[in-house]
Amino acid sequence: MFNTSSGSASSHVLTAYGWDDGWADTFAPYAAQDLMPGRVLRVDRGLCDLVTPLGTVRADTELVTPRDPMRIVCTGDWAAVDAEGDPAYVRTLLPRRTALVRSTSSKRSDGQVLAANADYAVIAISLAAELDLGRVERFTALAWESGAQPLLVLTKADLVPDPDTLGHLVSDTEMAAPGVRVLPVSSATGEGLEELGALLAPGTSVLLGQSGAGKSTLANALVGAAVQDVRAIRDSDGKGRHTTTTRDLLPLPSGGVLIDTPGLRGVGMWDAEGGVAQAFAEIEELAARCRFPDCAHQVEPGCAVLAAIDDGSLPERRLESYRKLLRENERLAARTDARLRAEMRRDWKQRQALGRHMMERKRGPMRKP
Ligand SMILES: Nc1nc2c(ncn2[C@@H]2O[C@H](COP(=O)(O)OP(=O)(O)OP(=O)(O)O)[C@@H](O)[C@H]2O)c(=O)[nH]1
Ligand SMILES: [Zn+2]
Repeated sequence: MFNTSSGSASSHVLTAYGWDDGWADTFAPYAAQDLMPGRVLRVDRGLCDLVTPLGTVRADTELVTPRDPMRIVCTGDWAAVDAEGDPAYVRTLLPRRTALVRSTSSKRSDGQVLAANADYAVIAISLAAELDLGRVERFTALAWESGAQPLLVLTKADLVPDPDTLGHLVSDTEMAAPGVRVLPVSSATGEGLEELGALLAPGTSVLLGQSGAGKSTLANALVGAAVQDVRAIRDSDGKGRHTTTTRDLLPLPSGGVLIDTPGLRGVGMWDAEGGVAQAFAEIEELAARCRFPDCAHQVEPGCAVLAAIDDGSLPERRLESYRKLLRENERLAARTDARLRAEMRRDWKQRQALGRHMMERKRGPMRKP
């Protein structure tokens, strides 16, 4: 039996993979059933690899395969594993603290979970091209929606050698993402990497951003030699040759783990109303002070949003961007089954509450000013 309740989580071999007292508590009933805790490293058709106290275990996911795509096993999930049999079986998934979801491109408006239980959503925005604040906002909304704390990294900072220019790019990005830390980094020169590593320890981070933003290069730089090792092992046992897209979960040398997702080309919103509200927190705060509760911030007298635009404290671009993302979200929501949406909203609220609780237990620098 796997005695996870004796001793603190810090002595547990899964600690390097994000195991903590909270997971130990949630897992306790399963430990009593002789099941083993494990974290999903990657998912294959009907199978997944999990890291467990016995090392990496390949397990069948048949027993936990639901009809709802939102509940399919994904990288970062914590599970109770029955490792006695051959094959091993995933018996239960522990409730997710956070879930990064995107809409699939299929006509049926299904969500797809890209990563579970990330504490930080690291958004890579490349400085190689002109800064696209709309993209910053879209990714930030998606990140907030997941329940994870967003963190914006401006990649390829070596391409902007002038400190003043870089400073302006950072402050423009900060304006587009209130409450989010913005950090310029360069995988080429190593700038910002140590600071980023320190910010991400000891939690779980998921890396997202446009194709070509420099995510893989950044992941390699953060993980260092460890990534090469993992890849080499997978190739030698033949497991590296999956044709399906899988996400990897890798421990960072500075502490914490990193989930690397494949490029998110044209990120679709997925019922991200809450995320949009958080991404535009200053507009929501202003709107609460409009004279009319149903103010559309168009022509209404006593509109605090329009007043802020007039006095220059709110860029008009922000309001347009906010409206655009809300409209997009509404269109998507209209295509989505009402029952599923209600369920997701409930899940989301629970995750938000949990996420807040987790963040409060963390140290200062990631907090909102
Ligand atoms: N100058 C410079 N180029 C970089 C840096 N990081 C990455 N690049 C280059 O940017 C290109 C894209 O980098 P990737 O790491 O493959 O980007 P990605 O986000 O993983 O792309 P996808 O895998 O398509 O999602 C490559 O040609 C890299 O060499 C950097 O810090 N500085
Ligand atoms: Zn108004």
